[in-house]
Amino acid sequence: MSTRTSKVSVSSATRVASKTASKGASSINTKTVPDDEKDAAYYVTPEFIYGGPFIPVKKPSPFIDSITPMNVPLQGTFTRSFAYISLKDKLPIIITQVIDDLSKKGGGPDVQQFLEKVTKMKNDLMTNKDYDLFTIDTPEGEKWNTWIENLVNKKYYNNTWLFTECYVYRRLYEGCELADSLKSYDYFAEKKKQSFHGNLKPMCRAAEKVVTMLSVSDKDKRKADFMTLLKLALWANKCDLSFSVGAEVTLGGTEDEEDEDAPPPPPPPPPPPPAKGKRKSTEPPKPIKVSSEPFQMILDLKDKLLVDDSGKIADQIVTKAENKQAAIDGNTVFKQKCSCHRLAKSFGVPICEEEAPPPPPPPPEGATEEAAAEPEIPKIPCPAKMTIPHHVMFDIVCDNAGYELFADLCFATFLLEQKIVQMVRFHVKKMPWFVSDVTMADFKYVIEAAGTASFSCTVPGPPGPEGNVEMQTITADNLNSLGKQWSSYLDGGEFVVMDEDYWTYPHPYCEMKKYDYNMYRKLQYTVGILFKGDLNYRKLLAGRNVNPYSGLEPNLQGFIPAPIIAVRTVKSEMICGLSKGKFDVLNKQDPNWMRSGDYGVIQYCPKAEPLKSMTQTCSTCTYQKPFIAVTFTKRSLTIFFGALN
Ligand SMILES: O=P(O)(O)OC[C@H]1O[C@](O)(CO)[C@@H](O)[C@@H]1O
Repeated sequence: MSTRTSKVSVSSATRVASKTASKGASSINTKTVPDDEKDAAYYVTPEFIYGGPFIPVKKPSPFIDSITPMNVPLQGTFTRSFAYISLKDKLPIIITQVIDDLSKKGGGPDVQQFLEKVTKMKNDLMTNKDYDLFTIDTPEGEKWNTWIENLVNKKYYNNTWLFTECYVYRRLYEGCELADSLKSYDYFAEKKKQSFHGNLKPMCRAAEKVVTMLSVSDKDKRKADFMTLLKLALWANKCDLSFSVGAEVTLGGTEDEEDEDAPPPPPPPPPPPPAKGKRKSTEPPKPIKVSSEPFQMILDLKDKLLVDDSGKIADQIVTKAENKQAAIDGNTVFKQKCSCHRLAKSFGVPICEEEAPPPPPPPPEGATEEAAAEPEIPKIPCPAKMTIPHHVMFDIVCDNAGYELFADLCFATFLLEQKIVQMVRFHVKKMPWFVSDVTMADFKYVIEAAGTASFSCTVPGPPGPEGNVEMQTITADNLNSLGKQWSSYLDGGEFVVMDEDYWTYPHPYCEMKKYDYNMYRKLQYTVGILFKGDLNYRKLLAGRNVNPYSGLEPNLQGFIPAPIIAVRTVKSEMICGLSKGKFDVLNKQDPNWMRSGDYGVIQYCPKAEPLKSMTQTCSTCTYQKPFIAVTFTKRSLTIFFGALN
C-alpha cells in the first residue's frame, strides 16, 4: 500500500477535498451517470426500441435538479445536494485509492478477484446500477441480502445516501473476507497511522493541559473542564479522512501555516455600529485565524459552535451518575456472590465448596422419574430481569481514529479520574469504515503509540505580565503518561471496547430496537451516550433533511436508550436545534456552509427509556436462550445481559 498521502490542515481540508475530488474523477476512465450533459444523454438513449428504429423510448431520469426537500432522506438523486457530490466525486475516488493501493501491493488470484469485484462495484456506483447481493456466506451477509431484496429502490443513487455509503464500505470488506490472503486486512490502516503521527504536535500540546485537569477538583472547575474537554472532542472531529477523500488532515497546519504559533496579533478594532433601521448584514464573516493549539482553537472557534449544550450535559451527567451509584449501592438483588455463582456456571468452573448452594433435596417418595429429572431452577435471579448495572458507566460511540480518538480518550479519562463514572465503554467498528473510523486494531494502536511516541519542539509560551513571550519546549512526556494510563484502564476494565455489528449496519438508530434489541438494551445501562461525528449524527436523525429549527428529541424518533449527546462538525446537509433565524443567516452568508466541516454542534437529549426487566427469562434460570456478552481483562470481568428473541 502506498504510504504517501497529501497533507492538509483542517482549515483547508474542504478546499483540498473538492480539488482532489475533481482531479480524481477526471482520471477515472468510466462513464459517470450524473454529469449533467452525459446524464441527459444516458437517460435519453433507449435500451430497446419498439417497432423498429424510429420510436425511441426515453428512460425516465431519476435525477432532479434540486436540493434535498425538507423531511426527505438525503439521497443522490438530488443533484444540488451534497449526497450527490459525495456519490459522484468522493466515493469513487476512495474506492479507486483502495484499488490502486492493492494493485501496487500485488498478490495472488484471490487479490485479483478482490480487485475485479471492487472495480465492478465502482462502475456500478458510477453508472447507477442496482446493488449486487453479498456472496459471503455468513448470517450477517444473509441479513444484508434480505435488506437489499426488500428495498424499493435498489440503485446506488435512488436509494438513500446512508444505505449506499454503508453498502459500499461493507462490500469493500466483503472482498477481503472472501480472499484468503486478505483476511482482516485494513486498506485504510496506513492512512490512519499517518494521521495519528501527523497530529503529534497538537496531541502533545493538548496532553500538557489535560493532565492538569485530572486530579479531583471542586464542582465549578470540574464543570468547566468537562465542558472544555467535550469541545476538544468536538473540534477533533474535523480530522476525518472520508471527508478529505483520504488526504491527511492535521490540526498542526501545513508548513506555510506554521506561523500560527507566533504570539497572537492585537485584537482588531471594533466594527462600526450598524446604521439604524438597516437589516443585519449577511456578508460572509471574515475568515478567522484558527490556532493549532487545541485549547486555543476551542476559543477561536467559539462562534462556529452553533448549539452548545455542554453546560447542561456536564450538570446532568454528573447527577445521573450519582443517582445510578445510589441505585447500585442500594441494590440487594445482585450481590457479587450471585454473579460469581452464575459466572462459574456459565464457564463450567467449579463453585467454591463453601459458597456452593446446598444440593437439591432428594425427590419426594413416589415421584416419577420424569419429575425427578426436572431441571433445577437456580436461586440466582435471571439476568434478563436485571435492571441495575454493576458499575456506573458512560458510553462513547467513536468516530475517527488518530487525533479524534485521542481527544475522546482524554474526555473518558476525565470522567474516570473525576470519579464521575467507573467504566467507559467505547463502541468501534468491526471493519474498515468511512476511511478513518476506529476499529479494535486502531484503538490499540492509538493507545500504544501514545504511550511510546517521541516528540519535541519549541513554541511561544503565554505572554508574561509585560507582554514578553518566552519560548517553551513541548515534549511527548504527558502524552506518554496518558497512553500508559489508557493501557492500564484497558487491563483493569475501566475501558471496555466493543465492536458490535449494529455500528456497521446501514440503518438509522431509530431502528435499532427492531434490528438489534439486545444492543439497545445494553445501551440502556449507561448514564449517557456520546455519539461522535457526522455519520453518527446522520444516523441519529434517520438520514433526513429535518427542519433545522426542530429539537433533537423528536428527531430521534424514539431512540432514547439513555441520554444522548450528539457532538459533530457539520459535514452534511442536515441539522436540528438551531436558534430562530440562524439557518437562514448562515445560508445567506455561504450556501455551502454545511459542507465545510467548519461549524459544530454539541446537543443533548436528556430523555431516556427506563430499563425494564424483560418479559422473557433466560436459560440460566429457566428455558430460554440468554444473551451474555463478557469482557475479560486482567483485573476484572464485565458482563452484559439480555435475552435472545
Ligand atoms: O467522520 P464523520 O464525522 O462521521 O464524517 C463522515 C462524513 O464524511 C462524508 O464522507 C462526507 O464527506 C460523509 O459521508 C460523512 O457524513
